[in-house]
Amino acid sequence: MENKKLLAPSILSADFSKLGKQIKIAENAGADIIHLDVMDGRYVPNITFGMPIIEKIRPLTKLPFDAHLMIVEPEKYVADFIKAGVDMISFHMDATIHSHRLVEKIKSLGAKAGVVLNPATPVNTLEEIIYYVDYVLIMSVNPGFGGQKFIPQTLLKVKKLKNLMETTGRTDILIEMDGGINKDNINKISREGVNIFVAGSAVFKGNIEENIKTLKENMKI
Ligand SMILES: O=C(CO)[C@@H](O)[C@H](O)COP(=O)(O)O
Repeated sequence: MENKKLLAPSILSADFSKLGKQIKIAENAGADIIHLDVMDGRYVPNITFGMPIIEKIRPLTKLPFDAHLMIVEPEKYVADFIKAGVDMISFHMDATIHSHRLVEKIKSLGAKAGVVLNPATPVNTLEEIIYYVDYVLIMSVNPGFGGQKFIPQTLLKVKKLKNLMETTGRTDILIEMDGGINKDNINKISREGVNIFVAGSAVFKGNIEENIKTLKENMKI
């Protein structure tokens, strides 16, 4: 999966008064996935949006929707998110009691399942769940807010995750990274082996088309 490189703009930094229009611009400019940061004010100290918004934007683009659930008890809501049109769902293992059951539930409902590592969560917490997930999201900032600075130490986890993928025979898993990714650091991150690059501010602040063009050019290795 080393060669798969996908850009996933996070709409957290979009102008919500023009959300549909900005998603369309991102799609036409070459975005590969739309990243949805769902926050509940409990798992993280911020609240964003949920199913009603996702349902409204679903018909506006053909791009896959990737929901990063920063919510407690995600198991209560995954079916509704999938019904709203989400194709990929990631959750934090410390936000639920039965991670394996939840991964299986997401997959049985037809979506891809991912788990998320916060900056302080070690890769070895994935040792058992790795056999079941489709992707792993490595947070390169603490979850909750857009526009934060990339934490360079989080990049060391990519190598550790790749080792774990090798030893468990799960080299098909996609590695996603999220937080503080911009045109200046995306190439370095790409070289480490990241497949999906989430970018909010670096896409939606300024000219969306130009930003996407530059990020996609720079993520090539
Ligand atoms: O999940 C999160 C924040 O919790 C991220 O998706 C950020 O929203 C990415 O934004 P930038 O750091 O790219 O501005």
